[in-house]
Amino acid sequence: MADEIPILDLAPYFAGETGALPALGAQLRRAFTEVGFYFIRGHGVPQAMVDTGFEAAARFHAQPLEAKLAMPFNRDNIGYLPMRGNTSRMNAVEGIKKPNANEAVFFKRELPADHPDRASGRRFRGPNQWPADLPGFREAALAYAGAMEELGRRLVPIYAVALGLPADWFADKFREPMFTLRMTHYPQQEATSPEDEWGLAPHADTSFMTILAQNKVPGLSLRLPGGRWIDAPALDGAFLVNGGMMLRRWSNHTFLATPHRVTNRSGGERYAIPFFMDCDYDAVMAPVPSCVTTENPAHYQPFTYPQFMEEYTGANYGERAAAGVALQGA
Ligand SMILES: O=C(O)CCC(=O)C(=O)O
Ligand SMILES: [Fe+2]
Repeated sequence: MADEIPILDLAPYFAGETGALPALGAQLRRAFTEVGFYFIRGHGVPQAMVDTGFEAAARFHAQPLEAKLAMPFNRDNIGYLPMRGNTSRMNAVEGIKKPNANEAVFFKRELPADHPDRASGRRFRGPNQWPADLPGFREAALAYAGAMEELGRRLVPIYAVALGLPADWFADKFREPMFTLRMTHYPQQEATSPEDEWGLAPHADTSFMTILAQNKVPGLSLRLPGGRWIDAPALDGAFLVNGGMMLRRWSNHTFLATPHRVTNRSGGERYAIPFFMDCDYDAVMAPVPSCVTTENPAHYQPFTYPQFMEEYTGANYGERAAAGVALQGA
């Protein structure tokens, strides 16, 4: 099955080999027009860093519930969302009725206390909440997020080339990109649990780019454009990357935001540490010029991260549904 999800080797590009970037751009374009997911190898992130991320997730969720509830999910999309705390209300695939069988905690970029965005209370720019009694957790989470941000930013020029733009086209839009690190715990779902109870119901991500560390515990599946669901293959040492609605919009629907879902019937606990990367807070996203033609006129007015997120966040986290597609993450 692995052959259905393209595998991009970044090593030649990172080594500065001539022709590596255009080659990756062509592979990425294929991945995002045919599948919506791709694997990366040769990414340079040590396995120890990935282990750090998974260990932090397991430690966080092993805390007593009160410790987790002490940092409640808030309007900045930061904090802890308890088990069955959200429902992916609607999506393009099927109606979702049951809350998701997972608990998750969300972190964003750590801003200095005197950052002007904090003083002015700009939404999605508030302080991270950290567990009071988990030594080393904050450092581990920030190290993992830092490694993912660096990786994500190194991938951005490939996106530009894949879209037929100059390699540095996105450079001034990813100076200090918004991101979310999510640490999710999917407890075992009983064999007798209803078939339409999901660890995470079918959804599209909100992100520009989601980087998902290879999971030792299976459970993720994705819906190919033809409608067939496939289990995500396990590829040791690789990251699985997909695009969300931000990329889909920005590319004027040229690139896919492929629906995916999680169920944990593995017989063990499952953790996931997706990293959702978006553009700068103030970057204006107008459908990229190379994707606007007379046959495919612009589908959207220019928009920014906060506008986009405000439009969509209400749909998933218990407020009134605002969108026809379930969105997660970012
Ligand atoms: O748990 C996984 O493997 C994927 C999680 C996911 O799709 C998400 O958090 O948006
Ligand atoms: Fe997702």
